[in-house]
Amino acid sequence: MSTEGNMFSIRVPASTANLGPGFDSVGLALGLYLHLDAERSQQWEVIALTDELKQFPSDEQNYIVKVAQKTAAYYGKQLEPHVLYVSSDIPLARGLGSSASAIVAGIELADAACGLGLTIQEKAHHASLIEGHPDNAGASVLGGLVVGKHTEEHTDILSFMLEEVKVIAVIPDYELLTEKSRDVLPADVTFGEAVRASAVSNMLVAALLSKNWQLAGKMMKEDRFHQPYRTALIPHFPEIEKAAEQSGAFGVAISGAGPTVVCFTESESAVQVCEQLSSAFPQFAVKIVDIDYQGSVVTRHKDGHGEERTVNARGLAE
Ligand SMILES: Nc1ncnc2c1ncn2[C@@H]1O[C@H](COP(=O)(O)OP(=O)(O)O)[C@@H](O)[C@H]1O
Ligand SMILES: N[C@@H](CCOP(=O)(O)O)C(=O)O
Repeated sequence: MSTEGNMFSIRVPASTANLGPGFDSVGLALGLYLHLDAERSQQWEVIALTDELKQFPSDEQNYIVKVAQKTAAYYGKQLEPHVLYVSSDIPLARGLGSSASAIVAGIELADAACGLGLTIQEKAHHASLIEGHPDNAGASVLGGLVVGKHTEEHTDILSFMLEEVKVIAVIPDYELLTEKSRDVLPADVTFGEAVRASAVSNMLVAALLSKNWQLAGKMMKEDRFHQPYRTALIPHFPEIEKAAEQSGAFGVAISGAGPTVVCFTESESAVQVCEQLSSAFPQFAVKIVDIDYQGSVVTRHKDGHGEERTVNARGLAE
C-alpha cells in the first residue's frame, strides 16, 4: 500500500475477559492484534488481508465501518469513505475479544478521520456500549489489566500493570459465539448469592494487585458467576484446569465466554507449563501470549513525511 495521502494505521489488542469471577468487569489486554490501515477514497472498501476476515462484507456493511459511522454520527459528523486494509491474528469467536477489537478499531477510525478528539474514557464508554460490557472493550482501549463498571450513561475504568505474570492460551479450533455462551447463564441470582460471588471477584482483584498469585488462582477457581454454567459448553475446561495446575500454573479460567482457556503462571514456569499442556492437548493451539500495555494505538502518516503516534495506554504503576 502506498504511503502517500492522508493515511493512518490503527492497532488494537485482543483481550481475555473475566479472569474467572470478574464477570463483565475484569479484562486483560493480550499481545495479539487487529491491524487496520485506512486511506481516503471515493467509496468504502474493506480489504481483508487475513483469510479468516474474508467472510465479512467488503463494503459499508462491514462491522468496523458501521461502528465508525455510528460513532461519527453520534458527534454530528459525516465519515468520508475510506479503503481499509484489515488483518488480525485474533481468532474469531474463541473468547479472545475479536468483536471488541473490531469495535475499538471502528471508534479509533471515526476519531482519527473526523478529528473527534475523544478521550480514553469516551472511547471506552462507546466501545462498552456497543459490546455491552467493559471488560474486553476497556482492555482493547487502555491495555493492561482493567477493572470496569459500565452503565448506559457512564463507564468507569482503570488499568493496571500485571507484572511477573505470563498467560498461556489453550485455543480450540472451533468457535463459540459469546451470545450463545451468555444464553446458559441464569437471568437472576439471589441477594446472598450476589454477595458471595462479588466477594470472590473483589478478592481476585485485591490478590492480583497485591501479587498474591496463589490467592488469585484460588479466586479464579471459586467463580460463581459464569464458569459453573459454561462448563457444559466447554467440557475441556476442568481437564485443562487440572493439567495446568499440576504443571505449575497458579490460576486457570475460561477466557471470556470461551472456548479458549487461559492459564496464569509466574514468569519462570511459563515455558514448562506451555510445553506440558501442548503435549497433553495436541488438539488445541497452546501458546504463551504477552500482556499488552499500550491499548489501541493510532499512527497518522503525514503525506509520507513523518508519523504522529497516539497511544492510549494508562497503566498505573503498581
Ligand atoms: N474484524 C472483524 N470484522 C467484522 N466482524 C468481526 C471482526 N471480528 C469479530 N467480528 C464479529 O464478532 C464475532 C465474534 O464475536 P464474539 O462471539 O463476541 O467472540 P469473541 O469476541 O470472543 O471473538 C464474529 O463472529 C464477527 O461477527
Ligand atoms: N464478560 C463477557 C466477556 C465475553 O468475552 P468474549 O471474548 O468471549 O467476547 C462474557 O463472559 O460473556
